Amino acid sequence: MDSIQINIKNLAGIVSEEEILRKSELATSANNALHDGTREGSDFLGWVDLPSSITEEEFRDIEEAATVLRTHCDVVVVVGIGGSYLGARAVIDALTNSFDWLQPEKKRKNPVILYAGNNISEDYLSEMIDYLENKEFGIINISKSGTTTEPAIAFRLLKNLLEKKVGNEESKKRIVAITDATKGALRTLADSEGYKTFIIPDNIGGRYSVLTPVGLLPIAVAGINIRKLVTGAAEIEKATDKTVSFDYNLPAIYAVIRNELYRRGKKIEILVNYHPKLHFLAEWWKQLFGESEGKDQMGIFPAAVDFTADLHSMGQWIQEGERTIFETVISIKEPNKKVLVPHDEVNLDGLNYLKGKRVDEVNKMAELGTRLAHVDGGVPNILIEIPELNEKYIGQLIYFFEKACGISGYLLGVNPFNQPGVEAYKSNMFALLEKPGYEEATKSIKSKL
Ligand SMILES: O=P(O)(O)OC[C@H]1O[C@H](O)[C@H](O)[C@@H](O)[C@@H]1O
Repeated sequence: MDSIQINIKNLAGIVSEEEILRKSELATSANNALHDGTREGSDFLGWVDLPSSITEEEFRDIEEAATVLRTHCDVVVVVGIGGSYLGARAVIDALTNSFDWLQPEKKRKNPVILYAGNNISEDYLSEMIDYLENKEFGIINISKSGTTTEPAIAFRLLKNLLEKKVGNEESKKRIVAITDATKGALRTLADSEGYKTFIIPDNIGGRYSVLTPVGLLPIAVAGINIRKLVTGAAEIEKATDKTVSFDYNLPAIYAVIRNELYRRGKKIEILVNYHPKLHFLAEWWKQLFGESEGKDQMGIFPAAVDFTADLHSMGQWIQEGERTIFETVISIKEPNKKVLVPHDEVNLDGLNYLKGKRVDEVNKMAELGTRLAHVDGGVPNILIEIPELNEKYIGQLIYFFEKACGISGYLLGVNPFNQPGVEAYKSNMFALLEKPGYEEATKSIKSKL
């Protein structure tokens, strides 16, 4: 198997193969609309042929900027929120050593990657500043709109710290801004300071931007091969183009199944992983599907669990709670490392029945046992199998989910490329903070308190 696979044999009898096939024309037409730009949100389809259209020059530009940061910095802080950080973090966590950041600087091949601007926690920022005080650090500041409050606050603090530590000139070498070509405060600031910048194309929304410099620059700084990542994505781009029939279009099949489950009362999709490295892939996936489909009072609620950890906390609910859920499991066929359970003479822990077995064999039996139990408990199960955890297959998975999300949103009947609901909290926050321009809103909100 040279590609991610999808196994749909465990739908708990809730959706049949015939019912899936009956939707093939609708799914194919949704897929075509993504390529032709004939439905709502057609201004945001730049991601559809992005993997196959990144040029050698663009790769080099990103790789060179990554080399500058890698040369000057032991720590690089990725400042961004939502689509401006989750994709990078998903890939970096999935493809780097979980404990590398604990190694002393001399032993490390890659800079430590930290994340800021994804919260407004004073403690978090204060502790990060303390840590960075004695580090050679740099900043990748990412915001498509260039006006998002969380990253703007973090960047102001970190920029001040960096300038104090290394001076304005050296700071300019260590700061990269990724934002709109012309609009927004970050564009103005970056141009006036003379930072190296990358552009987020107008026609690619934040949650679809991981294969633009938004994701690729931090990923390259972390020492990951971005060309292989993009190659993987391009393979699924090709495998889901307009010439591919529904039976072979895996994202279309996944999109149909989740919509059919939704129509039958399965309102919550739980993305399951069995490797902690995939935790942030699920966070990325949650934004992708949550912002794309949760509108017009509709949409599957995307949730995620890390197994087997959460089997010891959420396992009870999944097995026997309200039957409104289905699971999508990401299964990694072959781990990158090999660890065997050792023999123990006295066997006080009673584990000798596992001696000589790979830890992954135990993990796989937990996975299989859980799947069988959950399906028996009435939880439909979609299985996505990845041959191994590497750049190519993560690239494939990214495009698989992006394509599935576009098709799924159209099948549901929403515009998968806007997110009007996100503004509500921002307007209230600005009114409460008495931001200039919000005077009327301030009066009105304060009268409600
Ligand atoms: O990249 P930015 O413009 O800073 O936006 C960052 C994020 O925040 C917004 O509120 C949107 O809901 C997200 O779709 C976006 O990814």
